[in-house]
Amino acid sequence: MPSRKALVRRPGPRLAEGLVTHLERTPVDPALALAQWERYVGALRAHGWETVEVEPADECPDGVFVEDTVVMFRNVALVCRSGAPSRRPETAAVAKAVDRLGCPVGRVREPGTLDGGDVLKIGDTVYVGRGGRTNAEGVAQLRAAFEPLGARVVAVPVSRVLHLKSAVTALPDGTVVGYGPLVETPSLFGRFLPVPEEAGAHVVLLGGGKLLMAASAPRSAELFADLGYEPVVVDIGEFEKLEGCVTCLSVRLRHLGT
Ligand SMILES: NC(=O)NCCC[C@H](N)C(=O)O
Repeated sequence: MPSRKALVRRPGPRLAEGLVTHLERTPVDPALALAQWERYVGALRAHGWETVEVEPADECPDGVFVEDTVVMFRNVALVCRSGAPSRRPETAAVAKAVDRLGCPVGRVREPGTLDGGDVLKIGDTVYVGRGGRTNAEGVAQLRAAFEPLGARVVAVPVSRVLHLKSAVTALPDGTVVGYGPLVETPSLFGRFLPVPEEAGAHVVLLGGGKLLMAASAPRSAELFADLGYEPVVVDIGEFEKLEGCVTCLSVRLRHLGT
């Protein structure tokens, strides 16, 4: 029976100072961000996910984007080393959390850099974005960590967006979804479905055909509903101002105890 736990991390007091790379900075409302985060966590719980809060990293503005700190393959954790130095102190408590959950833990080592947002898993295929946050050495270390476990690692050039998963994610049937103008190499993916909005490229699979999505992508939600899926919509507008999306606010752990 797959486990249904998800790591999350509460937004810290310096959230508004979070990094922005491909967007112009606009002011973030911390109280609204906290309320949005609570509703996001509530949506995970309402759909059967037990959320595990990682200890806060209050000195790190981007700590809430917990997805970037660790990559799971089956029950094995690879703790990341971000291409953004300000994000590196986020990982210590995450490593502790996955260790406490019984996962074998590896680490990306210098000079490698890897952000979890650059890693998209579809079955045993692990796509990894080589871009601003993940370098060639990080890709090589990801291969070394997961290929012996049966992963097929496919590297994807990323330059138009922050992370691979800012451009593409996948539906439960493995179809890759992305906003055309931001996807450099759709031919690398087996099946590619273009969506009408940038945020429509971001889905978190909640199980049973349910897709957690941002409220900023209503036409993509309609498209997915028309394909027989059930969008579960949350407003994450304050996190979108910092280039965050629904995927980056949690790490789902589906293979604990295996
Ligand atoms: N996986 C993600 O989509 N992470 C978003 C990270 C946003 C944060 N402001 C950053 O630039 O690192």
